[in-house]
Amino acid sequence: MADKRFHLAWFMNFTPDEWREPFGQGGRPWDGQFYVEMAKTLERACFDYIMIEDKLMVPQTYGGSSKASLNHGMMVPKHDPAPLAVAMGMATSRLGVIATMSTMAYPPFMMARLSSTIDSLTKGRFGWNIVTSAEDLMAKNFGMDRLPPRDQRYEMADEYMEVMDKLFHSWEPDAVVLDRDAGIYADETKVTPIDFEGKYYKVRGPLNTVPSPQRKPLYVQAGASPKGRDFAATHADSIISVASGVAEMKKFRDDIRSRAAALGRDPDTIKVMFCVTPVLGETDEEARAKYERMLNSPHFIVDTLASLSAITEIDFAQFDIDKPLPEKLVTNGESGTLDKFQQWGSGKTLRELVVDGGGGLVSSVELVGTPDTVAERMGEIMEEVGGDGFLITTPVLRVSRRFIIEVADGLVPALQKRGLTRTSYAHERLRDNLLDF
Ligand SMILES: Cc1cc2nc3c(=O)[nH]c(=O)nc-3n(C[C@H](O)[C@H](O)[C@H](O)COP(=O)(O)O)c2cc1C
Repeated sequence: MADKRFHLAWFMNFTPDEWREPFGQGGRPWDGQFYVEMAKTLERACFDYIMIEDKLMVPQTYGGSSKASLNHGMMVPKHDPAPLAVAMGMATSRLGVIATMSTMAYPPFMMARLSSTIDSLTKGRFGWNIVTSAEDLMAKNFGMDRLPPRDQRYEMADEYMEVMDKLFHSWEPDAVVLDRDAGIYADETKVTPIDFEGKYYKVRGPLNTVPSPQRKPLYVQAGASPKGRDFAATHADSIISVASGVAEMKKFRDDIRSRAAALGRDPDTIKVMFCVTPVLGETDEEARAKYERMLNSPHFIVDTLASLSAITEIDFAQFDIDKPLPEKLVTNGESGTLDKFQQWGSGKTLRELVVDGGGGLVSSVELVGTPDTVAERMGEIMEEVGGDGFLITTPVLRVSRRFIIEVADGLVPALQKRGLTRTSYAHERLRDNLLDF
């Protein structure tokens, strides 16, 4: 029988858990234990990876102040993903852990060293979500007045990746000798400087960490612009995306695969994962009622628009909620999300655009129903798209223990029953599991 399996990942961040709802967790997950428990649950459900989104600023765009973000706990507070990835990785043995880190924030030497260290600590299960940042507010925290334009950020990131690659190979695989009798730890002839001098970076090397189990972390990326897609097709092992419906999902994946093939890469070595925000219930009607309740909650519109304002640096509080947007908006920030949201030409009011998104800014397709209904639909979608998997999340990424359990103990068993997702891990390392099917 043909292998119908696809991959599962989770998209979250180190922000307050779901603190406002009746089944909330309290809103203080800062000792990491709640998220460590989440990682263990996802490993039980055989997820490929958990991905920690990140930003490096306190948003101040919506309404021209940080009020909405801070009052609602929206995009802030946001704690550092790297230590959380370590904590989650060391409490599990198969689940991949991905941290988002910006090429605009870390010097490449630090990124290579940190990634290599975490990959060793997690025995080959670390991944890096490569972002080039999207906000001038972020840039101001790093000695810049504003971010360079997108295309330049990608040009810098391409060079950055070249440095990283050279650093990861600055130790030959057999450089660590560990010969007690001869008193040799590492062979100095197998650890060599890289002497890199490019347009943006100058790094002597070599790296001062031993080669990690995967040698380099799993590369995750979310390029949406043409430059971004080329970057992703060149470097990524896994691409994360939000599309508008099944046809767009297929189009995006086909586009990435043809770009990869044109670059001489085997497209099957890139796993494209689509964000979805399933709403699950005991019956289809109950799930639908839950979904409607969410869409009509007073927080939903503000949370969605405040998030969108943060990542595009366009103040959505300035627009009339019951009128269409006055013009097609552009951003030097997350343009893919903006374009999907604004559905330019549709004539829809801002309120309709928010509700239309259904699952927020991170929903590729509506999934509402019982675990069996949703699992069946996920199978149909993947068949149409051609692969490679889903990235589960919630509209504003906040999670409750209850929702995690609904997925791990309701949806995933329904997927497994249909032969759609794995029931055990075949390998110890993240990249091997991702390439398994
Ligand atoms: C699912 C998903 C997750 C993302 N996570 C982050 C993130 O954690 N931090 C960040 O700065 N940007 C994040 N982005 C933005 C992307 O890195 C990228 O800037 C965006 O998709 C726009 O692509 P473009 O720059 O090629 O236009 C994410 C995008 C998507 C679709």
